[in-house]
Amino acid sequence: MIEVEHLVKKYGSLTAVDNLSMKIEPGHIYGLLGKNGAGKTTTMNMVTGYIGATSGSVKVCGHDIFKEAEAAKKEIGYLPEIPPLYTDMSVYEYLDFCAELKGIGKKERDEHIVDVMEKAGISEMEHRLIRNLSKGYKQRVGLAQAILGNPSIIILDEPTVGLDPVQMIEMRDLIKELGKDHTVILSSHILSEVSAVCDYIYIIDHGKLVADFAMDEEKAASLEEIFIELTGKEDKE
Ligand SMILES: Nc1ncnc2c1ncn2[C@@H]1O[C@H](COP(=O)(O)OP(=O)(O)OP(=O)(O)O)[C@@H](O)[C@H]1O
Repeated sequence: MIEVEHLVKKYGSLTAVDNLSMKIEPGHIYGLLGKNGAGKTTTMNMVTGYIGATSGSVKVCGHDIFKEAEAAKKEIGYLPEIPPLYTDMSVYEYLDFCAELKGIGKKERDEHIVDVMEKAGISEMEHRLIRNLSKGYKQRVGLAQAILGNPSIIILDEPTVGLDPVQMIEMRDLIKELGKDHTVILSSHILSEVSAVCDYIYIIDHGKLVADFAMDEEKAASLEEIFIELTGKEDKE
């Protein structure tokens, strides 16, 4: 579904992503786990075609993200760490605008937006201005935008950052629900989040892949030890 091979991103003398290879198969919720600055956002930005790579390749459903961007991007819904929201629009106006950008025809748009709002749990916020929403609801609007067009893969960068504990649990439940119909990749530096939601883990440190494994009860119970052993103690949360 997604094949990342020998991906490298250099910023001057800093190698933010260092020869990273990953395979994403359909039907799972993947966690990209790493400390702050490990290279998660840079990886996701390359996988979604937001930024170019220094070298290496990303194929999404057989399409090269850099060479066949349009076909590859159709398969992906992306919620960046800071959702690209137009806060002077109402929820509906914003989703209508995004749907148009994604090439969803006028006729089918309304029904699709209603469906997406329901999935994201924001139906009752339809006419509210985005700027007046809580952080948790803003994040849900970002999520709704990501699932417009019904992409097969949903990529979420630190989806619970800045949410309060209740909003965090709601967002996790929402992600689990989405995982039933989509392949999901989420990045996080929060171990409890990853073990609660993900069934496959990639751990990156200093831009390098240091572990990948399927999540089970045993791994969930020892995730903290595994993480510290692989990445060192500082910055752990
Ligand atoms: N545009 C840029 N120019 C220069 N350096 C950058 C740029 N973007 C990221 N970096 C650096 O690349 C490294 C990886 O950053 P990245 O944002 O991918 O990490 P992250 O794992 O997503 O961390 P966080 O959880 O803090 O967002 C960091 O050292 C960061 O400072």
